[in-house]
Amino acid sequence: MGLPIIGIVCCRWRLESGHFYHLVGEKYLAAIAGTGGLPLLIPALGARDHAQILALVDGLLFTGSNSNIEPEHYGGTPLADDFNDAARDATTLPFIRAAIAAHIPILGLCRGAQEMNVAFGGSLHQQIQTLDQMLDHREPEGDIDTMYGFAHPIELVPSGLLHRLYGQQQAMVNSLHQQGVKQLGHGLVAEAIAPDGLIEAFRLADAPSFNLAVQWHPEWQYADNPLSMAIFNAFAAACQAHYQHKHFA
Ligand SMILES: N[C@@H](CCC(=O)NCCCC(=O)O)C(=O)O
Repeated sequence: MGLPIIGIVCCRWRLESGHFYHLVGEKYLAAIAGTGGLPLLIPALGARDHAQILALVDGLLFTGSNSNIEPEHYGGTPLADDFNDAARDATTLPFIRAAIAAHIPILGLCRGAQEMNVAFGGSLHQQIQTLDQMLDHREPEGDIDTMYGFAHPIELVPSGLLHRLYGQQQAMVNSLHQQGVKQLGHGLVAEAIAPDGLIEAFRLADAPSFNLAVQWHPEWQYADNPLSMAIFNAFAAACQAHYQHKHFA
């Protein structure tokens, strides 16, 4: 039997050579391949081929990225020297809405979670660390193991999807972001909350297919983390079910 195909939209970055590349971090590919999916990289070429791509895939993963969503998409303030990726925004934001409409399972991680919020009309805090009473959610200084190590606890919303998948009320997560949910988009419900009240996970409650957005990075050393495995196994099961229905129903 074949594997469910999981589309992953690339970032479009200009590298030192001056050329632009479309790229995805390997840890995302490892988490998808390691939990039964077949990763398919999707270039950030905008929304023109979405229908054809949606016919090919059994799920979509929206990854993290050091770039920020352009604030024009959610009524934010343009920041001097902001690191944006307009090509990725133009690809992911309509893609998220189209995937939900097509009953394709989706999982959004960090920037990908922010994209899911913005795609449904939500807004973002742009520099959380500048806000009173809020934690600094940026990654700590240090080596990569330090950067992606546990940073703060989250409370899982009782009887929410994450709580049902994980079975516990609290978890520790890593934190590598300066932006985050300000206002949840239409139909989105919180799934996990940080100690400062920041919404750290959410989903589209009435969607017919699996969808989940998490602000942290479960793909990092996913196999060693029970919450990460619960997330990726649930996503994989939903994508597998989509694959079975498409090919054998
Ligand atoms: N730029 C946004 C989102 C942060 C994010 O996705 N970080 C990922 C770091 C690289 C990786 O692990 O893929 C923000 O700052 O909020």
